[in-house]
Amino acid sequence: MEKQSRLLCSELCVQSRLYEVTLNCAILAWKDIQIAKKHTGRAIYGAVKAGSYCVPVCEIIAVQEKEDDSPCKNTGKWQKVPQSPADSCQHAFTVFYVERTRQHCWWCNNVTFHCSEHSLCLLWVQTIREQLALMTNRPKSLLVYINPYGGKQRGKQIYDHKVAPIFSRASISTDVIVTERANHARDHLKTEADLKKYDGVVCVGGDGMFSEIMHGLVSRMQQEAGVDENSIEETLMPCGLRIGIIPAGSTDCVCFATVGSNDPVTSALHIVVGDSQPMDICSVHNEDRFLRYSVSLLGYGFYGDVLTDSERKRWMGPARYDISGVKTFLSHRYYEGTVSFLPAEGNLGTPRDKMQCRTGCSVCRQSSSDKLVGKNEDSVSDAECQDTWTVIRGKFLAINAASMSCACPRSPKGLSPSAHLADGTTDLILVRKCSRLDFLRHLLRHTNKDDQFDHSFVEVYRVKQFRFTPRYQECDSEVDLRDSGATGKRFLSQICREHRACGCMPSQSNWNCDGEILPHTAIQVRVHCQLIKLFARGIEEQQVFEDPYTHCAI
Ligand SMILES: Nc1ncnc2c1ncn2[C@@H]1O[C@H](COP(=O)(O)OP(=O)(O)OP(=O)(O)O)[C@@H](O)[C@H]1O
Ligand SMILES: CCCCCCCCCCCCC/C=C/[C@@H](O)[C@H](CO)NC(C)=O
Ligand SMILES: [Ca+2]
Repeated sequence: MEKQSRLLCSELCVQSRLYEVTLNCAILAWKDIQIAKKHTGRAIYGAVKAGSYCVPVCEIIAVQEKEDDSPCKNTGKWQKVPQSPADSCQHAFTVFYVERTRQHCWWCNNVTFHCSEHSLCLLWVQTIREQLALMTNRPKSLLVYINPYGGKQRGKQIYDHKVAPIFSRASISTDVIVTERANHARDHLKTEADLKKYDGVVCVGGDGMFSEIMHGLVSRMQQEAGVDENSIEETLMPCGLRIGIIPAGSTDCVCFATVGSNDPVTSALHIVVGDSQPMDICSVHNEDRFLRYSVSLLGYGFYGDVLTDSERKRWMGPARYDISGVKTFLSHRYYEGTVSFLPAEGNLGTPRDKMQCRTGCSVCRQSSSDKLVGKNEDSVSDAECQDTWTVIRGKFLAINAASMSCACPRSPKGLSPSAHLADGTTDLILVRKCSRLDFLRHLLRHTNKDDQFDHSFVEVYRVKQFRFTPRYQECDSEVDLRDSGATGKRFLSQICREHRACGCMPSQSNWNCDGEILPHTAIQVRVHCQLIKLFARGIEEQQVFEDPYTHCAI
């Protein structure tokens, strides 16, 4: 790495020890002068060499001059005779910075540097502030929506106690709206909010609340650009404003899969440092009608039934999903229909490779460059060429489309561990009718490290578009029940006879669309590559890079 030129270098005190403190435009580093003279020491966490510490400037949250609390200042009564350099350091400033703890969690640590001269103290504060001001990706003004009823109903408390102090420390101004009803945030964003005032929108809640914010912003963008959302053929307009998610819901899968943890402080810090993670969005249509957008899971059969049942148990909080999960598993219902899809082409990998989407993912980067040259926007008319579509008919326990891994605390690797956040595809997982025991084996693999696709009754495809038609709708199109009178009745009684014979209940499931129930079962889905951006950076790998100058992990 190129050596950066120093902006400042001074001898300052930290906790009564003298350090050589240096600042360049990338790194703030401080080295214990006595230890450095004595030995090199072995590397320990947080200190790259014993007594040497550093922080990338892009991870500094704020710097503040500290009120001097030493007894000798301004009293004029007694003066301690300086015995060590630290004793004469009466002026101080504190640097607040990001520190990584366990499991992708961040927290805000701080270090206070003491100097002998007030002017030196001011110079440090001013120079660090100047460097922070150069980071134009950082938000200055945010619009915050809090769902007070999501998850364990702690959204307001989480925001007030854990997030607001961090925003305030980072001098971010906020307008906060506590929602008063479902869809309050969506409607406000869609029609009223003065979005020019803000650098981003923050959602405090779960996946359902995030979905509201995303719908409000995406629909607002399309309205302003004159794009008809009802047409599946339209190329949608990407959103400029980034969305931050402070997890306060029941599953919080969008947050977990884009940050790596469901920790409100971590999310707040990703917002403060101005991270940006592009993300795909699926549009879901029924005929020529737009239904919804989805970013995480579109699930028919098992996950549709779990959601339908769990909505009646909202009062239970997050536990409702476990109760409904067991109940749905025991009911062991399967559904018939036809799935057709347009497979993804090119270097987009497969759902069974081990190329997990991580910070700076090369697959997503490639999709971003392809998007810029208009390469990955397959026009719907190309896609209409039926030869390229794969058609599968069958009886399914579950049909899941995972546009991201869908990792969450219940399923740490997610429903599709190798799905990408921003590659313009979704992983279509078909679980065919099988025994209860086999289905249980498959479900349990969502919670452990084994390959959940390694079963004869599971197929998985990486796709750009797909459609689903439930069996009865297929029959409807063969025999129009509305105007065929006696023929229609004959057809219905035939279905009933068939199902009496096999003993199963002919039925349809619902689609679970990011935790919301869709009103239609026949749907057409198209992935729109990188339509929105989050204040996130994807899941970080363990840090492996080291700055050869400071030996600082960067
Ligand atoms: N003030 C409100 N009163 C009632 N419902 C609300 C309010 N604000 C938002 N909602 C709705 O509450 C629903 C659930 O919220 P949220 O997603 O925050 O929590 P959750 O469902 O417990 O978590 P998850 O979606 O992660 O499983 C959302 O669909 C949202 O539209
Ligand atoms: C009988 C054993 C059942 C074990 C099932 C474990 C699998 C849990 C996987 C959780 C699904 C994560 C997908 C996320 C979906 C969200 O969009 C949605 C809204 O928050 N959550 C749910 C549960 O539908
Ligand atoms: Ca994707």
